[in-house]
Amino acid sequence: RRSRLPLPPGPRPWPVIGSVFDMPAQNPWVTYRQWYNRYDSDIIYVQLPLQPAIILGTYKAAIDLLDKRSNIYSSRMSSVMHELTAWDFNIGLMPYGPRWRHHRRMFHQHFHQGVVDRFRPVQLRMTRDFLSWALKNPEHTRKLVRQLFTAIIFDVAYGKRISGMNDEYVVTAEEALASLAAAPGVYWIEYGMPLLKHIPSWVPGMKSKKTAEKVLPLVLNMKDTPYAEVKAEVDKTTAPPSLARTMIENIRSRYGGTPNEVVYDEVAKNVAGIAYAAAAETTTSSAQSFLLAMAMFPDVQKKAQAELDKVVGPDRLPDYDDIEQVTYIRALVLETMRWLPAAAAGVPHALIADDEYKGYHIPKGSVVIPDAWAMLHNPADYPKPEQFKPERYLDQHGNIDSTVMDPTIIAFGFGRRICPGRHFSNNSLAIFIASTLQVFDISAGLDDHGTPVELSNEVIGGLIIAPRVVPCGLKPRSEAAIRLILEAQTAEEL
Ligand code: HEM
Repeated sequence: RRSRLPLPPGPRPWPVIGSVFDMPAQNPWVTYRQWYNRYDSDIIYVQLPLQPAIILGTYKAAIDLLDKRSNIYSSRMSSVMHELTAWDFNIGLMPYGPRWRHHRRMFHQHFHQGVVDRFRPVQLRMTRDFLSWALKNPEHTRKLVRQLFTAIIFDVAYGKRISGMNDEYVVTAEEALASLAAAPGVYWIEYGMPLLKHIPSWVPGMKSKKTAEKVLPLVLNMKDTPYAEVKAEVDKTTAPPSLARTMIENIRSRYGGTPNEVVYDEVAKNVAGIAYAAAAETTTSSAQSFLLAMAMFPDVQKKAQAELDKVVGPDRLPDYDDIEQVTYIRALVLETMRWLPAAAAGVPHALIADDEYKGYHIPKGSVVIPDAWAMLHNPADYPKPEQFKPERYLDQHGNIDSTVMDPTIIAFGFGRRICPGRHFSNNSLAIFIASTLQVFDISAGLDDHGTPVELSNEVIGGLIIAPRVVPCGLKPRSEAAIRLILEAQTAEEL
């Protein structure tokens, strides 16, 4: 049944292919902004080959639809590529329904606000190890940040210490992840190819299918191998504490010997696997953006260090008890999440029933994209949005100002699909930022040819972005800082 209401405005589609070539593959928020202006609308309609895309340019539109009508806006587009590569084990890609709900519930059980602090000792220990790695090899800062958040999540998920970025697990997982990290433009084409599954890979033009055949064993290996190892260790009672161990023990005690044991075991395996896939790249991106902001806005850096000097003092490293007391640093964490948001292009939801909004018809099956960049750079909420200014979140007494929009309510997505790892991520980022600022002065640093690194807020990536340039000028603030770093180190550099 066709609606009598008009569709939202948007670029005029071509026959058959629609506007697929108008959908930007890189920095899509730049094109989206032109569309909001051209069509004078914060909701845009783009016709793609098999389904329309709806772009939401304001927080209000995102909340009105993705949150208040979350009963119909909480699905995901199914992609044949996800099925062919086994990536459909990923909660973040599952369509709305009982399978997603089971996974989401188990994930939530282990990462909700009330329990997530039990991961803090690992987060603190590893962050302190990072300080010693960066002290020795600041020129590798970009890689070391990635290594830190990879090591944290591997330890949390499987109780395993990785031996560096060349670790066998990490290499497999990174390769598997790389296959997911396609720019959004690639998705638009693949979503329109449900027949892909039935076409043999030797047919010319079946590049995606060939890729899928290469990726499949990597994805299976990534999620099956470490989980199977933890299971074997649980059998021998040698498993160190981890998310996987806790889930395996819970399932055995509740469902052992029943048919449910197999079902929940699969869910647990997927939950542990997805913790890695969802956590490493996102938090790394934000931590790298923080380093960039510090090098580009040295006055902010000095103010944050002055606060740490006052609250923590020179004789120790910050710990989690300090975070409540360092309000400027907490504002700085918020600004990091806003200034270069890791999921800048917005994670698309899918609509499962026809809807109406602002007098427009929103067709069932639409993919609905919250334009996080536009919302987090809206000058009405964040004046001079390109500036990195933690002060914008503080009132005249230096407390967090509750009238300023908290950027994390946008950066972590919306409604029933909101990021369930956000509390864990906030903990990781806060202690990383406080610890790094306590002991290092951060500046651009020198490149391989000895010339100063040129800083810019350009980004790379697709669904998850990261700064193109990560500064590497991490210089210890004092002899005392060096001593603190070396005393706190628990492991040699990976
Ligand atoms: C800077 C850090 C992070 C950012 C910016 C971020 C952002 C997001 C966003 C935007 C979504 C999609 C929400 C939506 O559909 O509206 C999401 C989903 C998800 N995130 Fe995060 N995330 C971060 C860190 C993490 C971490 C550390 C974990 C795990 C420990 C995690 C686990 C997940 C999972 C499992 C989903 C899928 C949820 C679902 O579809 O039901 N994320 N995240």
